[in-house]
Amino acid sequence: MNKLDQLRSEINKIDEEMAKLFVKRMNVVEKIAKYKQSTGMEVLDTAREKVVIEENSRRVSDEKLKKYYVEFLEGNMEISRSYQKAILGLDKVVGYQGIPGSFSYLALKTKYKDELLNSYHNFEDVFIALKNKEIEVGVLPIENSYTGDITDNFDLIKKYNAYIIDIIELKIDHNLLGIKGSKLSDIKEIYSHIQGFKQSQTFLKGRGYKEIPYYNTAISAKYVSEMKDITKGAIGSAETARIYNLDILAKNINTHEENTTKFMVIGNKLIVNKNHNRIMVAFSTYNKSGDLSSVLGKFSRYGINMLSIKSRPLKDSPWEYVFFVELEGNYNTLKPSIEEIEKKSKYFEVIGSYEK
Ligand SMILES: O=C(O)C(=O)C[C@]1(C(=O)O)C=C[C@@H](O)C=C1
Repeated sequence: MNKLDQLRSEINKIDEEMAKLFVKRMNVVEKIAKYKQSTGMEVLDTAREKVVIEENSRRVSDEKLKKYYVEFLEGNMEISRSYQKAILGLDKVVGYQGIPGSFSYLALKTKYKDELLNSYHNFEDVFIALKNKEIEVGVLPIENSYTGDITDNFDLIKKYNAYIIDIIELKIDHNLLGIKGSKLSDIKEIYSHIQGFKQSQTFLKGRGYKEIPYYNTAISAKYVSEMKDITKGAIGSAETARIYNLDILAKNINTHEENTTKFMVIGNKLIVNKNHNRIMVAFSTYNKSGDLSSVLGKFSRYGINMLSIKSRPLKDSPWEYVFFVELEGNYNTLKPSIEEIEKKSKYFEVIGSYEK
């Protein structure tokens, strides 16, 4: 046996012991994952990871090895987290449009805390990523209580045969943000999406700020943080301020307290769960007089509460429309009536089931 073979056989023995310890550790990790799930705790616990690193790296007295051991521990815990997420079904990739701090990001974070996130430039890219199985779910805005429907996303649900599997409502809080150390009186120009200005009109009026419309609120906050100029401000949420290390100079500047945006979570198939109490259907009629009212009449005849209706033009048939109707109830209970209504329609599809 040459020297290398000798050393390798030593490594083999060590690896053998480490494999046993690895399995032992992962078995405990599995129990932790289940405990965390039952108590509603998050997988990632940064405070605990800090303790693990501090206590264990003290055991390595050789200073030149210490930093490699810290890397080893970090890698170990990363593997442990991804194993926990796989056990708990949290190893999903979630797609959204925008950048960290955007409203879509803030909305998805209320539901998906540990998942991997993919960000996309525009709404359609999220649908394409879903179709290509690059992501398991996508989070997209559909309606703002102040500005109304985000119609593009309704067209895209149909174009890409996506399904609504959940709805997230996010209360939008606008604040005036500036770089660390700036004061309200320093601000001369403000960057924001045009909606940020519109929705904060009462606060902004008469203060003499130069309003500079920008791509969106998160990009505005990022830009202001990079410019490091005390005269520049942005409009954004408290979480966006935290992400871009900005100070809140004026809190809750939106004119309407109840400014809320509704987001849909989209997936590749319809999932019906017994807790669901809403369905979304899409249909078109034969474009004959009385056809629409006959379909709508059926909903009331079967005692189905219609919560909202939106219409969008059918792009390939001028002057024909597809209607999106949100209904109250569980799909399994409503199914027989829905099937009757389907017979009256030219096109009919259940495109969402979720819980309100
Ligand atoms: O102790 C926990 O809370 C764990 O989930 C285990 C563990 C680890 O592998 O040591 C993994 C993830 C946490 O971020 C912290 C530590």
